[in-house]
Formats: sequence, structure tokens, C-alpha cells
Amino acid sequence: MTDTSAAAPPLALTMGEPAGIGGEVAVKAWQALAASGPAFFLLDDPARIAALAGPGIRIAEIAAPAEATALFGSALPVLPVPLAVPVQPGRPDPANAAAVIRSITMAVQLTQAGQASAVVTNPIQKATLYEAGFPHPGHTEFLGALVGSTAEPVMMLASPMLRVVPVSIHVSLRTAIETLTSDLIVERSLIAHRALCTDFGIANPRLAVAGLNPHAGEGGAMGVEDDMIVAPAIRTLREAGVAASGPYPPDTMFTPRARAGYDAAICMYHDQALIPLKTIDMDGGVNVTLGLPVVRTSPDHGTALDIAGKGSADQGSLIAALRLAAELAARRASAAQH
Ligand SMILES: NC(=O)c1ccc[n+]([C@@H]2O[C@H](COP(=O)([O-])OP(=O)(O)OC[C@H]3O[C@@H](n4cnc5c(N)ncnc54)[C@H](O)[C@@H]3O)[C@@H](O)[C@H]2O)c1
Ligand SMILES: N[C@H](C(=O)O)[C@H](O)COP(=O)(O)O
Repeated sequence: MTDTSAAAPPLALTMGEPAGIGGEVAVKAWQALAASGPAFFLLDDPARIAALAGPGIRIAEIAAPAEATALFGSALPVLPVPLAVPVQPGRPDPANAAAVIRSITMAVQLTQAGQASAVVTNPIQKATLYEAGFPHPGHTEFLGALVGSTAEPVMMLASPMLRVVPVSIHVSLRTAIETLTSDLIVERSLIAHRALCTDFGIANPRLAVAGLNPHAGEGGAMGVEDDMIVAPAIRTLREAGVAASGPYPPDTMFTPRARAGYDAAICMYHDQALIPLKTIDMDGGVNVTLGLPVVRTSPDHGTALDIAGKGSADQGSLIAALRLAAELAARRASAAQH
């Protein structure tokens, strides 16, 4: 376990969609972590968070991230990001989109400036941001643009039981299949491999590559992509020294016995990766963006508008995201010192 106890800067937690469950799980996560850390501050509207938390919980409005660590044991630190209009739980309003986006931008800038150790994002309501003109499909692509990445960052969902990496993210299933190439599989796998080595501290990560078709194509009878696209990518990865294997029939590669044989599953499209992860560990899964100069994690769930304002949201995934962000940031900080 990496030592995260040194005086690392606090984590920056974004507001996410204010009409969703982000504020509620942030308050619950603070209650769970106040005594132990890792310390974080929330970029949000302090008055709304105070109203949401109720009278028993102290909210501390801060002017800079450096104030958060000392306060964290007794109050939830909030760096103000004012909202344009009042929030109605379960009913997102595009008028608040600018504040949602500003919260993400500020978290990234503060992390790049060394004032925060990592970015942890609460879930956004993508359709509401699109309505307000947001041009990025999701956080992953937006973060890549914010830091000026040349290659699109890679999405990983991680839990103690499984790590999955989809080679395409927020595109239709048709587009995911039409744009699948050996080069794309190799590019995403190499970024994942590097992150598993450096951020996760795994010496020789084993990548299990999923097939695209039923039975990984059954020798071409159920689709040619496994032989023509996936298998050549695995050969290229192996030639580059990566312990990659497959293509595996996707229906059996997520069983407990199969999972014991690899460190991450490289999946051919979004839901091939995210369905097993969220089925196995919805309350402990964490979304991690690989290939960025800053550490970014997020809970695996979305805005859960159907339960917003009801007090029933589970905070487990956000707590796991905060803990993993601190661990990855500490490992990067330690590597930078050596
Ligand atoms: N990181 C992110 O920004 C992120 C991640 C996933 C989804 N989203 C967005 O969230 C919105 C809603 O997505 P969705 O409906 O597909 O998924 P969702 O995760 O919001 O909800 C799916 C179901 O799980 C339940 N649920 C989710 N989190 C829960 C929690 N912490 N405790 C208890 N129950 C919980 C919800 O009530 C709902 O019934 C979409 O706009 C989507 O794009 C954003
Ligand atoms: N694809 C993710 C999921 O379904 O859980 C989610 O939309 C989050 O994506 P970003 O982190 O890129 O917003």
C-alpha cells in the first residue's frame, strides 16, 4: 500500500450535476472519511451544500485548497462555485451547466498547479450539458482536451475484483464496431499497460483481450473481426513485450476463475466492459482516466436522478474513488521523487 499519509495536497472533488446525487454522496463521503482522510474539498455552492447537509454537519467555505487539509477533520471544505439558478433534485437545468463545467475546469487547473493532488469528479448529466452547448461526449474526452492530450485518454473501470478498459467509449455500438482497428486496440492497450505499471504498481501486467463476436468468432463462422483485427493486435502487443492474451470469448472471461488470470480486461466496446464491472461491484467500482498528466477518478455510477433528494444514495463508489485517487497520486509523487 502506498503511503498517502504525508502532507499531500487535498483532492479536488467536482460538483457534478447539482440535481443528481453528487452533493449527497459528497457529504456522506466526508462523514466517512473525516477522521481518516484522504482530505478533499468540494467545488460547489456552499449554501446549497449546507442546506443539503443539514444542521448537524459543518460546512467550511474556503478561499484556497491549502485551507482544506487542516479543516477536514471537523468540517466539509467547499471552494465556492456559484450556481446560476436554484437546484431542484431530479430536474437538471442547463442554466447551471456553466457552473458544472467550471467546477471541472477549476479542479484540473488546481491539480496542474500542485494545489490539489488529484481530480475526483461527481457524475454529470451528459444530455443537459449537451443542451447547453458542451461539445465533449463526457469527462474523459473533456479532460483530454483540457490538458492538451494528443491521444484520447483511456477509460478504465476498476474494482478490487476486476479492471476493464473499453477501446471505444461514448459512441454508438454500430460506430464502435465500424471503427475497431488493430491499431486502436494496440494504442489503448499500451496506455493501459503503462498506467498499470506506473500508477497501479503492477510489475508485469497481464492483459486479457476480449473477442468482439460470440465465441470470439468461432473460427470465422460467427464474424471475422476476431481473427482479422483482434488477434493481430494481440500479436503486436506480445512483440512489444506486453503479456497480452486472447481473443477470449466475452461471455466467460469475467467469471471469478477467469479473472484470476489477468490484471485488466481490454474490451471491444463500452458495455462489454462496463456491464460486468457494474454487475460485480457497482458500489465499489471506480472510473479512472488513464494517460493524463493529472490523476482523475470518479464513482462508477451516474447522476441517479430517480433517487436524487431522497437520501438513499450509496456513497461507497465515491469513497472508493477518493481513496484510489489518493493512492495513485501518492504513487506518482513518490515516483517523481526517485
Ligand atoms: N462519471 C460520470 O459523469 C457519469 C457516469 C455514469 C453515468 N453518467 C450520466 O448519468 C446519467 C444517468 O445515467 P444512468 O441512469 O445510466 O445511470 P445511473 O448510475 O445514474 O443510474 C442507474 C441506476 O442505478 C441507481 N444508482 C446509481 N447510483 C446509485 C447510488 N450511488 N446509490 C444507489 N443507487 C444508485 C439509480 O438510482 C438508477 O436506478 C446520464 O446522463 C449518464 O451519462 C455520468
Ligand atoms: N461511460 C461512463 C459510464 O457509463 O460509467 C460514464 O459515462 C462516465 O464517463 P466520463 O467519466 O467520461 O464522464
